[in-house]
Amino acid sequence: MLEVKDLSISFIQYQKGLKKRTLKVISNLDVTINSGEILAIVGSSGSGKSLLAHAVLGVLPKNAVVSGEIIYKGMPLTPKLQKRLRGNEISLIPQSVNFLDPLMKVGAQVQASVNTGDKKEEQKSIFKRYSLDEKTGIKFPFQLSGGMARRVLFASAVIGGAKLIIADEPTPGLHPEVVKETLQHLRELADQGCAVMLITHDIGTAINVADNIAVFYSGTTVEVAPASNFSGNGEHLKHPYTKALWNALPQNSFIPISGFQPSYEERKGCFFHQRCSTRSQDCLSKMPKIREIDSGKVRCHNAT
Ligand SMILES: Nc1ncnc2c1ncn2[C@@H]1O[C@H](COP(=O)(O)OP(=O)(O)OP(=O)(O)O)[C@@H](O)[C@H]1O
Ligand code: NI
Repeated sequence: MLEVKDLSISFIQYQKGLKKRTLKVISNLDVTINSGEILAIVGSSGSGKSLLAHAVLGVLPKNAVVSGEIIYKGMPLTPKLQKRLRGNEISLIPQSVNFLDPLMKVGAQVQASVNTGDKKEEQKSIFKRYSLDEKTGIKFPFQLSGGMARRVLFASAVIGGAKLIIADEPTPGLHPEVVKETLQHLRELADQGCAVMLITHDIGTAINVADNIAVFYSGTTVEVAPASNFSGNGEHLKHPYTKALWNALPQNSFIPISGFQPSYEERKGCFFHQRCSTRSQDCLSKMPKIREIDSGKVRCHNAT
């Protein structure tokens, strides 16, 4: 359904005296999502997760320069196609319920996303699917509980016939019950044939619901692996950063990884080399290519 190949994104910034500088924030990023599949994207703050989502949706700021390929159902996802598909076939489930219009009743908001058929009937049926009773439609967003508001966001995102769903941190600060329900709804959508991109900080969440997990570091993909590889002592994981993330979880060794993601100036060779305990000479100067090993892909010179 979606294939992102060798994606790079830079921002052109103007400094004092008309001097320009180019900041490369995403480098050689690769991800693939099939229909029926949830791909979780995990990585620390600033690793490029949201920018990937914005690139797919076609909502990057004007000063962004993009290279590489984004392919949707075998076709290049051009700005024209993005505009046509955004909000119907390609849909965003936003992080915040602030995306709802505070001054409009939620039933009317959801109806506004209906493309075919009777808007009111379609809205009623989707509300039923998400266990929202009829009276919810005539409420304003501020009158809804957190869980109800999230269900309205789902209803709104899928009512236009979404095939590719991007959920950017859909469970921030939510009650555990609501988190569970939100993830179940994503799973249902995938089981019905959608391709789902789930962006999250929370690797524990990702493992429970996703089929595959892509790990981002400093604007690039370091590993893509089936969720089942995240188990035991992490012996099936290939990249030292992925292993470190796994070991940092409270249920594992709970050992945090020291250091920070490199600044733009420090990014060279393998972007992880500064923090890597298994680095070799190549890692200091050459960015590793992403390679297939066993059931996944890894960007590391020394992974076996
Ligand atoms: N308009 C912009 N101009 C310059 N740099 C930007 C711009 N937008 C994002 N960036 C940079 O790109 C990098 C990736 O940002 P992005 O929002 O994708 O991170 P993220 O992984 O989603 O982080 P978080 O988990 O905090 O949401 C960051 O370093 C950010 O500062
Ligand atoms: Ni983000």
